[in-house]
Order: sequence, then structure tokens, then C-alpha cells
Amino acid sequence: MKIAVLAGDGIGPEVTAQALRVLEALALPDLVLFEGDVGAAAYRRHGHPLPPETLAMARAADAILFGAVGDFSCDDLPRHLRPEQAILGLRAELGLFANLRPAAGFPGLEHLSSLKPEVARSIDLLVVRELNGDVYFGDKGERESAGGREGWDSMSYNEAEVRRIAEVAFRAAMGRGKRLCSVDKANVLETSRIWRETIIEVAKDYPEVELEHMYVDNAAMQMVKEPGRFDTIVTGNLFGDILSDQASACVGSIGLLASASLGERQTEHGTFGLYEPIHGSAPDIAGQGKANPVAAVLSLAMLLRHSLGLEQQAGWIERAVEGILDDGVFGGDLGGSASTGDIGDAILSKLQTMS
Ligand SMILES: NC(=O)c1ccc[n+]([C@@H]2O[C@H](COP(=O)([O-])OP(=O)(O)OC[C@H]3O[C@@H](n4cnc5c(N)ncnc54)[C@H](O)[C@@H]3O)[C@@H](O)[C@H]2O)c1
Ligand SMILES: CC(C)[C@H](C(=O)O)[C@@H](O)C(=O)O
Ligand SMILES: [Mg+2]
Repeated sequence: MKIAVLAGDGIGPEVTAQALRVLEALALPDLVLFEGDVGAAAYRRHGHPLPPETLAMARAADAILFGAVGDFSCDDLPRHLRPEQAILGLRAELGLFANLRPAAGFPGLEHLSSLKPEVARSIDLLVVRELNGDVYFGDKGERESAGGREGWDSMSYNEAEVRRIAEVAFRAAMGRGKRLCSVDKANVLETSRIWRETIIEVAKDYPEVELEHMYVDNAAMQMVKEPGRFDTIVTGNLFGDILSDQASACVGSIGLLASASLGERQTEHGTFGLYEPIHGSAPDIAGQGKANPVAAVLSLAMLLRHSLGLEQQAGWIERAVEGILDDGVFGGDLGGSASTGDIGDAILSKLQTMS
């Protein structure tokens, strides 16, 4: 079993290091790790944020453990050289079109949510975000206009793209609460009309799933008012990006939420995928031991479950994380003083009581 480790920039290496300590503690047999350069670090060393050797390593692996990319010192670079292009390039090149972003409350954390504790307690949702299309990958550029320089990005989805993410979302909903909310902006966007009509078509194959449609502005409001009304959400790339960061504040911190990016390729024990926290490189706290590594550690759990078929070990990690949060081991993002390493230590000792 091969895992490519792409830690990246800012807090990416700091949180990934804690996930790797957890992986090491599991002492899995037949596991080989490869480390590659990605993001601003790779640009400085190789002149490109996603060097061909990194892409080749990612392709050859069964799964990728990704940290984060981004460095404000690269803001003036041409677009194709910016660190963020590395993660977009991996998602596109590897056909990782389905991004699963679970957001569920942790016992004992309700009072740290941005929501009232009784509201926060109800959050248990999964955002299924389409990851290979939308305004992210449409034609874009800069041109002259009567009003000066003009930036433009085109948004589109075709039926095939919507159908394949809808299939993932309906199947996910079948394994959860059998309720699916499709989030779009069909009152304004042509893209969303195709999105909605295609979702309705796919729904015919899943009669047990209760389907609702919601405009994204309303969905953003409902998520902070009554997050418990959501079970599974399916949405496009841009709306899913925004709603998942918002969901993290409902849970308590962006440092807590993990993600899996999956495509169609199967590995010996599961589905090939890339696993990363939903947060970024957090330059404001990088290098200070302040980053919460929980999202990275939970991303490792998702990797073990989806790509390596190691459900039991994934469960141990998730219970260890729940345990340390229940014990009140909090970093600065949750109002505590535990460092990145302290949180890693606490997860490791909890893990020892399980495996
Ligand atoms: N997939 C990725 O690699 C990814 C995701 C998001 C943003 N980014 C990039 O990261 C850079 C910074 O972006 P941003 O500031 O908008 O978003 P960010 O997620 O990096 O940070 C937002 C805020 O949350 C805090 N935060 C994030 N992760 C945390 C953690 N684990 N523990 C404690 N606090 C945490 C940060 O300190 C910051 O205040 C940009 O270059 C952006 O493009 C990359
Ligand atoms: C860094 C950026 C390209 C990325 C995205 O928008 O998808 C990030 O915000 C994320 O959520 O993974
Ligand atoms: Mg994001």
C-alpha cells in the first residue's frame, strides 16, 4: 500500500506531521510512504507548484495525504504558478470529482461553536461538493473593457458532470439519513437550472431518498439557524467550498474538518483518493505550533477507510479524537493553550488505549 505525502506550505507540514505520527503508531504492515514537494515550497525548489515528479508520485500511489498549499508571497505570480494551482491540478489530473466534507458536532464542543449550544448539538451533515467543474475550471482571463481591466470566469456544468456527482450524493444519502438537499442558484444561473433538472432525473433511481432543493443564499442562512435540518448536501464546486468552511464554524473550528476527494479509480482495497483538511496553509499562525492537527488526523482516518479498507483503524482514530476533545485538549482555535504537538501527543495516548 503506497501513500504519497504532500505536506505543502504554512501549517500543512505541521499538521501532516501529527497525522504521520498517528499512522506510524498504527504500525500497519506493507505500507510505503513517499514524500513529495507541492505548492510554494515546490515552486521555490523546482519552479512549479506541481512538478511532474510529484504528479507521477501521486498517480502511482493508492492514496494521497495532503496538507495545504498557499503563500501570500506568491500572489503576484502568474496564475499557473501559484501554489493553489497544485491542489486544483491534482484534483483535475487525477479525476477527483467528488469531495466529501463531513461536519458533525463533537460531544462537549457545543459551547465552542459559533451557534447556540442547543443548535450546535444538532449538526451532523455531509457536504458532497463537485470538485472538477464550475467556475473554478471554466474559461477565465483578463481583458480590457470600457471600465478598465476586467477579470472574467465562466461557470458551467454539463449533465454528465452533474449526474456523476449526484450518483455519489444519492448513494451517500442512502448510507446516512436518506435526506438529500441539492444547493444551487437556479433562480438566476443557467448552470443551476441544468444542475437542478439533472438532479431530479437521477432522483428517480433513488425513491427512498427525500430530495429537496434550496438556493445557496437560503442554505447559508439555514445552516446557521437550523443545521440539524441537513443530512446530505450536494452542491457545486464554489458553493461547496463556501458552505463547508461555514459548517466548520458551526462545529467549532476550521481546524476540525477533514475531507476526501474521490474519483472512479479503484485500488486493491478501496477507492483511490486525496485526503486533506478543509482549511488552508494559515500563514497567520504558521510556524508557531498553534495549528490544530485534528482535521489532518481525521483526514488520515478517511484515507484508511476509503482507500485502504481499514475501517477498524479509522474508527480508532476517530474515537481517539473524540476522546481528547471530550477531555478538553484544545488549541488556540478552541480557546485553549495546547500546541499542535500537545494535541498530537494526546491523540497518540488515547489511541494506545484502543488498539
Ligand atoms: N486545500 C488547500 O490547500 C487550501 C485550502 C484553503 C485555503 N488555502 C490557501 O491557504 C492560504 C490561506 O488562506 P485563508 O487564510 O483564507 O484560509 P485558512 O483556512 O488557511 O485560514 C483561515 C483562518 O483559519 C485559521 N485556521 C486554519 N486552519 C487552522 C488550524 N488547523 N488550526 C487553527 N486555526 C486554523 C487560520 O489561522 C485563519 O485565521 C491561501 O493561500 C489559500 O489559498 C489552501
Ligand atoms: C485553495 C483553494 C483552491 C481550495 C478550493 O477553493 O477548493 C480551498 O479553499 C479548499 O477548500 O480546498
Ligand atoms: Mg476552501
